[in-house]
Amino acid sequence: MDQMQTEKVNEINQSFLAYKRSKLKAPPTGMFAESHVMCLNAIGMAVMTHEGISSDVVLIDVHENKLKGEMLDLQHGSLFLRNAKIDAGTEYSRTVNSRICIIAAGARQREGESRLNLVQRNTDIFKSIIPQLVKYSPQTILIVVSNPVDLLTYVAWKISGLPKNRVIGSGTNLDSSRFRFLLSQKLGIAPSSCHGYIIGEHGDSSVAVWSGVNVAGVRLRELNPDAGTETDDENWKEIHKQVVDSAYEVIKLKGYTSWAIGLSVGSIVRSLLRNSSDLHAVSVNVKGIHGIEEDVFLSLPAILGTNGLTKIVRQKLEEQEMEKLRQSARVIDEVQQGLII
Ligand SMILES: NC(=O)c1ccc[n+]([C@@H]2O[C@H](COP(=O)([O-])OP(=O)(O)OC[C@H]3O[C@@H](n4cnc5c(N)ncnc54)[C@H](O)[C@@H]3O)[C@@H](O)[C@H]2O)c1
Ligand SMILES: C[C@H](O)C(=O)O
Repeated sequence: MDQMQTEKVNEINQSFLAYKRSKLKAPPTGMFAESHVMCLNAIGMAVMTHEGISSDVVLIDVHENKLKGEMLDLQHGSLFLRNAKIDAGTEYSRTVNSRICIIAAGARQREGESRLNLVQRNTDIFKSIIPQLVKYSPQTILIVVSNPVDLLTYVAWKISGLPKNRVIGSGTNLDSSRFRFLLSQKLGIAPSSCHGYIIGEHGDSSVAVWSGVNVAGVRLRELNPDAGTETDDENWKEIHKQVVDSAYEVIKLKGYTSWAIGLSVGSIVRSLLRNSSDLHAVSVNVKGIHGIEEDVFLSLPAILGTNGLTKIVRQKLEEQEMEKLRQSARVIDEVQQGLII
């Protein structure tokens, strides 16, 4: 590698965006200094659309001009972000004492490419990023967004040495939102009133928990016992297929996804900072749950608060839902075993 290439790699490895010293209505923690971190990109900008999500933000990336442009663009809107303080730079030292580090750095899928294809490339990027983040913010909570998110959450956990409750993947919080939107379209009821979860892998082997889909406690399966199955003449299972295909479709149309994931991560950050005990389907260590034997991260409904993951909710799953989950765990574990961390 020549000098220029080495400089470029070093430059890229500095690519981060940090939310710093958040003074959002979070309860005093005593443990955390108040800040967040994330990579600068479309996802980061979408997270910032949550009004008032943080009052003190630092953006870090390798591309100084782009970084400055994004910083100015955000600063010009700070009036609408409850006067958030927005800073930007290329050095990790700016992320010092971050309460939350959101990592969305790395390669993204090209059209038709699976998330799993990105794994070693993004693992290598994580090797340079995670130690820096933990060095400056040993008490931080890491939120992993980069894909494949379940595998990279495991990688972040391994590299960081942080406890399991402080390493969370954005997981199927997004898939569940897509699911509820699509249910709402079919039922003519607002997404917030259509309840249902996508669990497991954020990606091709995700599991739709049809047994739990309900509106106001009325389960879809009470109305249609076949809902979500192969024999269902109302074809509800098509909705799960659309969830799985969502990212491929958006990437084909606009090249990447950003708004829904940004909003989804924003909702996770808000729950952590507000210590709200809200439930999110996020990627957590699932060894020992639902008969999963592998040391892998997959999404299950989890309660989030100031210290990160508080509790995983064990849903009453049907045997075939659990089997699909265990199959996901095996697929993830197989790829994980081949990783050079
Ligand atoms: N989990 C999800 O639901 C979800 C949704 C959308 C995107 N993603 C993933 O997020 C990641 C980013 O996607 P994007 O569309 O925002 O991409 P992007 O290209 O817009 O942003 C990636 C950023 O990573 C930075 N980067 C690249 N190499 C780096 C390195 N070696 N060190 C530090 N930073 C580096 C770049 O400077 C860039 O700012 C991808 O892996 C993508 O698949 C995940
Ligand atoms: C690509 C990304 O994982 C998404 O589902 O939007």
